[in-house]
Amino acid sequence: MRILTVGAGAVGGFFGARLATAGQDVTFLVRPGRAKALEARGLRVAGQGEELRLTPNLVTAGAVGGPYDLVLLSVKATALDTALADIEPAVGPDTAVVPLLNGVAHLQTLVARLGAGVVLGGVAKVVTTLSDDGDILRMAPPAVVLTGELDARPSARVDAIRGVLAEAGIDSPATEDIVAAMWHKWVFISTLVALTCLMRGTVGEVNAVPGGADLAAALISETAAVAEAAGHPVTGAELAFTTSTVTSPSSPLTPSLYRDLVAGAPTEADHVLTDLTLRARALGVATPLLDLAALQLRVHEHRLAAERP
Ligand SMILES: NC(=O)C1=CN([C@@H]2O[C@H](COP(=O)(O)OP(=O)(O)OC[C@H]3O[C@@H](n4cnc5c(N)ncnc54)[C@H](OP(=O)(O)O)[C@@H]3O)[C@@H](O)[C@H]2O)C=CC1
Ligand SMILES: CC(C)(CO)C(=O)C(=O)O
Repeated sequence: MRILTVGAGAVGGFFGARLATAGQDVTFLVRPGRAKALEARGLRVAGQGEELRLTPNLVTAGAVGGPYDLVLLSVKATALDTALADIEPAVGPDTAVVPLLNGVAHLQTLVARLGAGVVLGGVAKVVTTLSDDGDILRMAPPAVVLTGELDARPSARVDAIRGVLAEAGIDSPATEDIVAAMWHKWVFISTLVALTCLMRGTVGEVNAVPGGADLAAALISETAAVAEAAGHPVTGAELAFTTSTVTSPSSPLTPSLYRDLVAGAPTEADHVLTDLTLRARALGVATPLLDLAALQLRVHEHRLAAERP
């Protein structure tokens, strides 16, 4: 399978490295700065008992080649528009585009720009970050990609992609309804983002103090209520996982958005939090804590914009 991984950051670099190591024909679309770093050092993945080193096939915008069989879209939401323009030559009628971003708003953007036929749903469950050297550090065990047709129909191309992922050691269980799965991940990530960003600490640091677990529970109530009103209720094992993860008193977990915030970098706040609060309002669901978290991140983004030359 000819695969284009768009972005060789924490997520794209990890999954792309796994697929290339498993023998797939993987090309990474990168920007010039990342290309330079990868040419100098190679693509390296470390953590959880794994160490990968490879010389990646790199292309930059304008020389993307294509069409590809599979495009794994792994840029941040803030970089989506430019990335979509860059990948136009990579996408033909038989290409499948799997987005690995958190949130859901990008689905509409992708369908509008690329056409409904090529866009699948996607969820990445992995905890990775970039080191100062640009290496990919994997900080927790999951290595999961969920994908499926947006209308939930069974599909041979989805089965083929899941097979290729599985050969690379990436869990890709069948998903009955990928859009619901994206909402469920959104409930998880938005709860985690609001909790850690409002309290400026890891999950464990927040839950170690009186009131911390109450805040986590109150946030889950809000995020789950929006998902339910939108027709994607989070129940059973999914809800239990989110609850136990965000109420753990010893977890060092932080989301990538929190790490961007404390690093003084732009964040995906609009895509991950503001979008959820706007949907909540449209659905008549009150989300005062999420509104506060989104407002705090807006102040951060506004400050960054004001400081830009
Ligand atoms: N990190 C994690 O553990 C998880 C993250 N996610 C989600 O996955 C998405 C990606 O996050 P993450 O990998 O952490 O982010 P990173 O910032 O680590 O990686 C994004 C990469 O995209 C690159 N990029 C941006 N625009 C382009 C472009 N036009 N062409 C080529 N490359 C481009 C950036 O390149 P450059 O170096 O040039 O800036 C960067 O290397 C986000 O939506 C995030 O919420 C989901 C699950 C887990
Ligand atoms: C929290 C985590 C790692 C879960 O997959 C995530 O999605 C992120 O950091 O953006």
